[in-house]
Amino acid sequence: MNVVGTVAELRAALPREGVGFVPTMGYLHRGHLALVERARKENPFVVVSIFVNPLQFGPGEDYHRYPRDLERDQALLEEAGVDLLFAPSVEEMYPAGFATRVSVEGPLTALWEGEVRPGHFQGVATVVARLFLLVRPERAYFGEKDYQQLLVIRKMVRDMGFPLEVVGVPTVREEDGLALSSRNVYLSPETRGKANLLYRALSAMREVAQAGGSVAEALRAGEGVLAEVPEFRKDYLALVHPETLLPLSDWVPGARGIAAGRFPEVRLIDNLEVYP
Ligand SMILES: Nc1ncnc2c1ncn2[C@@H]1O[C@H](COP(=O)(O)OP(=O)(O)OP(=O)(O)O)[C@@H](O)[C@H]1O
Ligand SMILES: CC(C)(CO)[C@@H](O)C(=O)[O-]
Ligand code: BAL
Repeated sequence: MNVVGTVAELRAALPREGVGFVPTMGYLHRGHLALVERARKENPFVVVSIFVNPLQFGPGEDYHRYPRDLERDQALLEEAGVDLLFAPSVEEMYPAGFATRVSVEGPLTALWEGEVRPGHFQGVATVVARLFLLVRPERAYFGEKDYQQLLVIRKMVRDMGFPLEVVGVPTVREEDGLALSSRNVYLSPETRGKANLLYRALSAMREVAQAGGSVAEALRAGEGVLAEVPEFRKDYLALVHPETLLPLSDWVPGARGIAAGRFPEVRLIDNLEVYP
């Protein structure tokens, strides 16, 4: 595996075509490796980026303490058969004077994560647009775990005509249902025992849907699960349209449950298809 940190080195190392791309913020786990595996199956050349993007963190968020371990990540990617790792510095991605922002407007970015983390999706769209132009992939891989992010990237690609396909990959979970996330390392052993409550709430909503219950009944079931853990502070729990993310009053095919909130030491998000 070739490892590069500058734009010039990246350009020199890229083939003309056939690139599958997996953008990450590092501290890799089996979720990231599922994206890599899928990319390997579908592309002759796989590029992974590791960049903790300051633009997508708000002032009170965890940019400085975000977990980092490049050496371990490098070994995992090598083993996974990745061809090229791009791990730039902040100065390389955003040289002095960098002033451009890419912004997807409307409810897709204003709601949910966008409301809780103002400016977050502008930071994501800006870095992903820049990475797409640098890496020029034919396919780019994103996890369904960050479902709203996946939709925002799809929208940006469609609106701007980026010549690539966005591929969504199902969420990889721990045995008890907790979605894998780099931030799970912040969980204390005590909180880890309760951290699957988002998955349990989403699953309860799915059970109600499958049993023929209404949207309101499903939401009540989900809320009931969240209420079992008083130290969890909910940001949102909702049943939404799978493409617009607008709240539903009646079921539609692919209806999605989305949920996020905080334990004292970490913020968690999750989502699940609730209605087939
Ligand atoms: N459990 C998972 N299953 C599938 N894809 C995942 C999973 N976790 C993360 N991804 C995807 O990996 C890519 C890189 O994500 P990132 O590096 O932010 O990891 P993360 O584990 O989501 O970290 P964070 O703690 O920031 O949520 C994103 O497309 C993300 O959706
Ligand atoms: C897509 C991404 C790598 C952009 O920084 C990040 O938001 C992430 O890891 O999901
Ligand atoms: N995995 C999404 C990136 C973020 O939380 O900033």
